[in-house]
Amino acid sequence: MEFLETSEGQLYIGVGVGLIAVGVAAYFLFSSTKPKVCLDPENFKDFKLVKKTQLSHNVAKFKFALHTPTSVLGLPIGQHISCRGKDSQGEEVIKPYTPTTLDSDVGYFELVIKMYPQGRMSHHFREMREGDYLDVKGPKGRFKYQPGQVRAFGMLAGGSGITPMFQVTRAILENPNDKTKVHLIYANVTHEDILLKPPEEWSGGVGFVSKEMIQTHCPAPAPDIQILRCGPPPMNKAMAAHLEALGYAPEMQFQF
Ligand SMILES: Cc1cc2nc3c(=O)[nH]c(=O)nc-3n(C[C@H](O)[C@H](O)[C@H](O)COP(=O)(O)OP(=O)(O)OC[C@H]3O[C@@H](n4cnc5c(N)ncnc54)[C@H](O)[C@@H]3O)c2cc1C
Repeated sequence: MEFLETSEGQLYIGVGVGLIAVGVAAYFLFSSTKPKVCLDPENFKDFKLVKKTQLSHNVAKFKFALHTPTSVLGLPIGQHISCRGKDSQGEEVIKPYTPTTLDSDVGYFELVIKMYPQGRMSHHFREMREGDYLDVKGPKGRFKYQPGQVRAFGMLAGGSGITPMFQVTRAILENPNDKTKVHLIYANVTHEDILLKPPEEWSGGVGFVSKEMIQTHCPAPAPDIQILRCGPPPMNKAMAAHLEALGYAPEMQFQF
């Protein structure tokens, strides 16, 4: 008590109260400017479908609103989410999907989904209407990305396997300090199957992705490159065999 009554003691208290006030103000300022992350790795969260755009007979873009207009999804680059729905028999189904948006897209995220006639989760997406909610959990995945971690990426994508490549490429191109080179080989059954394609005529190659195509279009084996692959299982298997035969060490490869 004696301490409080001295002028020195009052000064200390004044400084202490001032520091607490600055701390509280900084906390509120920081917490109000830091975007709220929506994903939870342990629990499914539901997100409202605000727009469904049909891109072709079996592909649609789904735009989901985040919990507030200033929230971000909170998905590291190249990782994916688990989506939960019901198949045509009413059974629960959970499948992985990679948003084509990044955390620089505030307030929403988008999925580009190819819907297969007999696909279980495809059924759920086909039936979804604007205003419906989708259960989502994440982030999931082993891929880690830091700008400049490699000199160049070679990307081997098939069908809907383009979505993680699209996300990584977008992150690189939108960062002016990121000089990573990207080489993409994207395989589809028909021209109509190409997801996220620019609206122009096809002038690319035809046939299965061969060793020669990889040699021509991808960076040669080196410790500072990485070849990413994502496609249907038979394509992934064929690409793994090609890469091994061309001398790409396991640490130069990643499969989403
Ligand atoms: C990391 C990751 C990210 C993914 N991101 C996306 C995405 O952004 N958009 C998207 O549309 N899909 C994506 N997929 C694929 C997705 O998870 C499902 O496999 C796909 O939607 C089919 O699920 P389904 O339950 O409808 O079909 P299923 O009931 O599993 O299968 C139905 C039929 O389709 C065939 N089939 C299943 N998957 C494929 C395929 N990939 N290619 C060719 N044939 C197939 C099966 O052989 C079967 O005949 C991703 C997969 C992974 C592993």
